Amino acid sequence: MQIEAKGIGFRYGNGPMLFQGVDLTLHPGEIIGITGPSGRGKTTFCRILAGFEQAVEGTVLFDGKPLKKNGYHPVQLIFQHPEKAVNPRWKMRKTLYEGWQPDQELLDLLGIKQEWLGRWPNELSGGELQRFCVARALGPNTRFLIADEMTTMLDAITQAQIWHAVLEIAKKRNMGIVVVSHEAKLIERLCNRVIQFG
Ligand SMILES: Nc1ncnc2c1ncn2[C@@H]1O[C@H](COP(=O)(O)OP(=O)(O)OP(=O)(O)O)[C@@H](O)[C@H]1O
Repeated sequence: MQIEAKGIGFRYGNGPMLFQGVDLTLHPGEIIGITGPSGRGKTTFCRILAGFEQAVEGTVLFDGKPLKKNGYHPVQLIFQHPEKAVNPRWKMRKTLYEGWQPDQELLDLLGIKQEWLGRWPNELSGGELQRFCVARALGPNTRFLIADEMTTMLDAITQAQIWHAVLEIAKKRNMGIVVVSHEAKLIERLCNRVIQFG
């Protein structure tokens, strides 16, 4: 099982090509970094990998086949801004249980407190909200995780807690991870390989 992106190119509408010829193969248990200056298309590329956006050129294959359009998506994307990734009209319990029901062990590992489940998204801090987005993405059918600046907005302690939890679960389940970050140290510490954008 692997994700294989070959010769990926993309443009928004009739604009110029944002990037072309991007190749990435991610195997279970592997961690690949993506880095590069702002605006070169890293987030866009992640959205293509996760099936939110269609490449203009090239193919993305999951386990040798095109990604399915419906059902639980085996490639889960975690965004930089958790407040944009949750429904403001849903309490956290509903958001958390959208895809699956995480057990207490996972909630504890991510430091999610029971009392937060009854709150609205705007009653949580960014770090608390991001823990929910991470838990939601870690369903049993998730094979690959794309962490697009997942902890950029958070303080060092929260960053470390969230990464510790994600790496522990990824290891246990032999998940592959794509890490998008401007932080060279984080990329260097976590990744087996790095792709430079731009
Ligand atoms: N929906 C859209 N329509 C048109 N242009 C877009 C759209 N989304 C993003 N862009 C543009 O595409 C370019 C790439 O954006 P993207 O977010 O993929 O870059 P990035 O490398 O992830 O940047 P950063 O490091 O700042 O997060 C930017 O110039 C952005 O303005």
